[in-house]
Amino acid sequence: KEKVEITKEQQALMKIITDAYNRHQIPQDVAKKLLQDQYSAEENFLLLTEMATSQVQVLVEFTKNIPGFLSLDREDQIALLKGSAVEAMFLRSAQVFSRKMPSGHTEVLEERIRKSGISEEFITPMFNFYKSIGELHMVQEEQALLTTVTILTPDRPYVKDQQAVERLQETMLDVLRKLCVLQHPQEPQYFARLLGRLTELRTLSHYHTEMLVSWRMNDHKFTPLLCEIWDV
Ligand SMILES: O=C(Nc1ccccc1F)[C@H](C1CCCCC1)n1c(-c2ccc(Cl)cc2)nc2cc(F)c(F)cc21
Repeated sequence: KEKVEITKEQQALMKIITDAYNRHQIPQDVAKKLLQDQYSAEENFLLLTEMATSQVQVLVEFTKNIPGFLSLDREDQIALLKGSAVEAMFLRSAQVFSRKMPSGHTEVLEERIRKSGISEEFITPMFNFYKSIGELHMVQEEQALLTTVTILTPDRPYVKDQQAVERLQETMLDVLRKLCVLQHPQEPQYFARLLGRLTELRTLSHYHTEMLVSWRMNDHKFTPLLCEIWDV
């Protein structure tokens, strides 16, 4: 049985990324807002565009803390941000949904989101993903590293130097793999399950444009930043 050990450098890398991930939390807690009041489809859509816009800004700040990211070609940095923003937003939403809450709160939150204005057809795949993330009971280091691995996906559109991105992603995957073995010793397949969620995440993210334009209301307005990042 090989002894899995996280090196000093990997420990330092994990700390930088986890601290940055926690620092760049979403300004106001959207779950709290949704639990406080019931909003109309229009108000929910506005809340979503505000949250998604601030999430992109938070993502840009977060990536500045990924060792090596700023050394990548500038246009590749943009391509990685543009290519991962939607997935990072759904991953963050899943982590918000999976947070431990007082009993009954998750059910209320789910109900509010079901009734928020999202078209019926997207609700099941979205909550299936949220619940599959919840079942993993990720520690915050795993959440931070999983988001980092998602950002450092080499085959995003328009990435020129894929090898450079691949090298960075492999560095993060190695730390994440060791962390999974150490955190979930009873589940040798845990790391594989975790990466499997990224496939589910990519599939869900394919629907994001449809989910937005089919929001049950007329005249969907988007911020300029969202027009850039979300294909709307
Ligand atoms: O704000 C949101 N997500 C979000 C964005 C950036 C950072 C953090 C976030 F949680 C929206 C709200 C917006 C207001 C109406 C209800 C859904 N949201 C989604 C979501 C995201 C995108 C589409 Cl197309 C459909 C639903 N899934 C959620 C699960 C939750 F547990 C949660 F608390 C909020 C969630």
